[in-house]
Amino acid sequence: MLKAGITGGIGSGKTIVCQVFETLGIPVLYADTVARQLMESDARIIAGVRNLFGEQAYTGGRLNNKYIGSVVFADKEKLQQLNALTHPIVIQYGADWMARQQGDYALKEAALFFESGSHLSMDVMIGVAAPLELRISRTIQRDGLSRQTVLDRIAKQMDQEEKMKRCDFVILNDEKHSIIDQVYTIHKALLQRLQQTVVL
Ligand SMILES: CC(C)(COP(=O)(O)OP(=O)(O)OC[C@H]1O[C@@H](n2cnc3c(N)ncnc32)[C@H](O)[C@@H]1O)[C@@H](O)C(=O)NCCC(=O)NCCS
Ligand SMILES: Nc1ncnc2c1ncn2[C@@H]1O[C@H](COP(=O)(O)OP(=O)(O)OP(=O)(O)O)[C@@H](O)[C@H]1O
Repeated sequence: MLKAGITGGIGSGKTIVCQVFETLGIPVLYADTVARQLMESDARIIAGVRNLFGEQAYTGGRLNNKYIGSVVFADKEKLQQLNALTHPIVIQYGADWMARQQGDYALKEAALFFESGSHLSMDVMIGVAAPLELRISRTIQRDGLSRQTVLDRIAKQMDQEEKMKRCDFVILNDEKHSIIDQVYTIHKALLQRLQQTVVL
């Protein structure tokens, strides 16, 4: 089975692209969702988050993501500390999940693949790109954030162009090119790659 990573900056459309892969029967792990679940259930992470952000970090056992987001995206050091606490555990969870999957290939979706080095354990990387203004307007609309807040988050991620250069395949989600066609082309290429690997 091939392990495929799918990445792109905030608002690029990774999730919507992954939903198309899911319609083809491909299992997808969403790193944001895993991170959130572990931050509310893993005792080591909960203790670390409380230590970093104080009692305000949780409200009634639920992660106070608005508060933590407002701190880390304005404070590089705090973001690095949060990443150091969460990323190894999220990456381990992803590796265990991948090992349990069956079929031709499985996908792990994450904004921060190259930033965390976790691309090294993937066989193939897929990038999702979109024009900057579209990414900003989508994120403002989806999360109700201000333009400046979205720009602060973008500034904490690797540049889109750099990210896409490192990917084996790139999907352009500019609302002009068909996502379905692009996903299907990659799907067929991955199945072909798998067949070649089996023959070799
Ligand atoms: C900072 C937090 C609380 C903000 O929560 P919020 O609900 O507002 O955002 P959400 O989790 O849905 O993330 C939305 C997007 O923000 C960007 N983002 C999230 N975490 C990070 C990060 N550490 N660095 C850069 N960008 C990030 C990604 O593009 C992500 O898809 C949350 O993102 C978090 O706990 N992040 C740390 C864990 C992490 O790095 N997750 C990313 C995948 S491993
Ligand atoms: N082609 C599209 N047409 C219309 N809306 C879109 C399109 N692509 C994405 N969107 C919308 O833009 C928003 C951001 O997309 P999505 O959540 O898939 O991005 P993401 O890359 O997963 O972002 P994040 O890193 O923040 O998790 C969503 O509300 C989504 O529905």
